[in-house]
Amino acid sequence: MPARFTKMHGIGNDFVIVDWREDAGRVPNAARIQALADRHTGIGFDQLISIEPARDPSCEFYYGIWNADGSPSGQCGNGVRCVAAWLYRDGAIARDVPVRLESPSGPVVVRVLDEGTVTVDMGEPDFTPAHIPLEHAAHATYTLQVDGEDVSFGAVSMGNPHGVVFVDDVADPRVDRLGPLLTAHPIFPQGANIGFVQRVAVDRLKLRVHERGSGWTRACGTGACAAAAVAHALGLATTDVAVELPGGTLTISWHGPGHSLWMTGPAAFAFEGEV
Ligand SMILES: N[C@@H](CCC[C@H](N)C(=O)O)C(=O)O
Repeated sequence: MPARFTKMHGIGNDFVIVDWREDAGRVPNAARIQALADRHTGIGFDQLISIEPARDPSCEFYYGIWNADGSPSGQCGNGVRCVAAWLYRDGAIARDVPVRLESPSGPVVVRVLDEGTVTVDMGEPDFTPAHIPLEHAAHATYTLQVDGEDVSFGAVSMGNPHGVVFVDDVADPRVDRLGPLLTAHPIFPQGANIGFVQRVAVDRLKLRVHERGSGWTRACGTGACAAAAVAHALGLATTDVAVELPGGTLTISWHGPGHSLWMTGPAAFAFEGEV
């Protein structure tokens, strides 16, 4: 049976979006996802995202997230903006109206600002080690021996696990080496998305993210949220921060503990297809 899909991206973090509103609860086969994600012999994407009826009656729709290696995730910041833009184009949601969507890790609230810009209440960053999960007692930062060197990082859950490492230069080859090692480090029992942050100014961060299940991506929305949250918690960033990723810039706003974190950025359509 052919299946229709929409190819979208959020500042270069690319997705295949499938409409399963009539076909909820499907669990896609990991080998099939890997084949479709292949950039030479498949469609090519960082994540597969489904749009389904909400399980939580307080939400309008549910979205499922799978990485290019077929593993599921609890959250996707760039992906949820694309889901909102897709639903808006479909006529299912209106512009400038807050809409609750259900992710695998719980509800978020999206608001379509215009055709290509979406703002999202991503909820409160969660620094509790057991919730990330991270196998360590709670600290502001953690230090690990990785490949013969001490690496310090902050850790937070944005509905998915993140480690955040501050570096002098995101282009340093050390970053390329450490990304995959930290993603798979046993201190993160479910793996983690690892962001490398260069502090350009108190309100501007440069970021590269090695994503769990997808490798280096042009952008990671939850990674930008995690970087801004850790920087803010350590007193290194202001409430409103521009996070520059290889594919573009996201705006993150967080007033600290007890508050939701907001992410604003683009969502773009690439093409429609059928497999
Ligand atoms: N690209 C995403 C994050 C996707 C999921 C992640 N790789 C994980 O396994 O948690 C984003 O924009 O947040």
